[in-house]
Amino acid sequence: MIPASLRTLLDETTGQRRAEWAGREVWLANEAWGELALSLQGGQLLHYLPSPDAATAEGSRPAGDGSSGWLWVTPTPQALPGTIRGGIPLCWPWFADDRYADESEDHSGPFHGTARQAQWRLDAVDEHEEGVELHLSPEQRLHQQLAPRLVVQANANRLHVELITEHTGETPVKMSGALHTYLAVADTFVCRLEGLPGTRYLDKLAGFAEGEQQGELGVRGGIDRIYHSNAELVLDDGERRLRIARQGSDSAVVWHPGETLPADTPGEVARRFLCVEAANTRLDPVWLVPGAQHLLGTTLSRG
Ligand SMILES: O=P(O)(O)OC[C@H]1O[C@H](O)[C@H](O)[C@@H](O)[C@@H]1O
Repeated sequence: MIPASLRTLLDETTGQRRAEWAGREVWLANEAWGELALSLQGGQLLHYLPSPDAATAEGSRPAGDGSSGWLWVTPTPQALPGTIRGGIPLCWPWFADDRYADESEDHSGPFHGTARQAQWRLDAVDEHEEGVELHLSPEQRLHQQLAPRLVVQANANRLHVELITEHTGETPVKMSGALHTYLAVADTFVCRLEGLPGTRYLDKLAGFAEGEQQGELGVRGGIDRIYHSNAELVLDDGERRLRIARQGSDSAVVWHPGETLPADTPGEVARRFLCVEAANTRLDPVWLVPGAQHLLGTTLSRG
């Protein structure tokens, strides 16, 4: 589910182009295989709609409705230099307030790291008949020793995102991070996330108390948990099943704010997303040594 203004920009796009949305430069594609939108602030994917899904939605939805896309974006994003809630924000080089890789003297860096506020540049667009592959990197150096880059592959069947971190310095660095995916759903509180029975988790809403998942997870209210798992998950919202695979991630974060909404999230659209994040958290931080690299990835496909 994407804002009407972004939907209009995509409808006006044939092939690929750059445009401005919500004060940010965005890269748009409207191709035979489907649609993609990405904000250069944060290197943040905003939209993915594979063409078979668009065809299925035709007739059953009002023209121009972007609700069959797989990602959700708020219609009221913060003004710059604030960040956009929705799509796939990059949390890097730390997740939440686990500021291991924060180089500032007082470890006061922003929640979820510096990457999502930074300006990214599109280094390459590799286009072929079946889909597209994008390569991005930050315009400025974000860390003295760590250098991230992003690879996005999209086609009619799947969306694949890789955040690759290279250690270019001299001393080992501990880091965390997340691909903070906002998945579009019909109604958050009827969602079922399959693949977690028996998995241990930390519950942030209960002071990081440990728990064990009994049966499949049904989301019925606010949730903020880190599941210690690398398993493939399937999100079923009653209308669509999405398969969520992760690479280089032993933490699956499941988040929705429930009734206490962030200022940039209007009530009317708040029950249209669930975050299922490919993450490295306090449960599986990454120690990178000089010369090494880490790949954090996620692949979304039909369940
Ligand atoms: O509002 P944000 O800074 O984007 O963070 C949104 C959420 O991200 C993660 O899922 C955390 O586990 C949550 O505790 C946090 O509230």
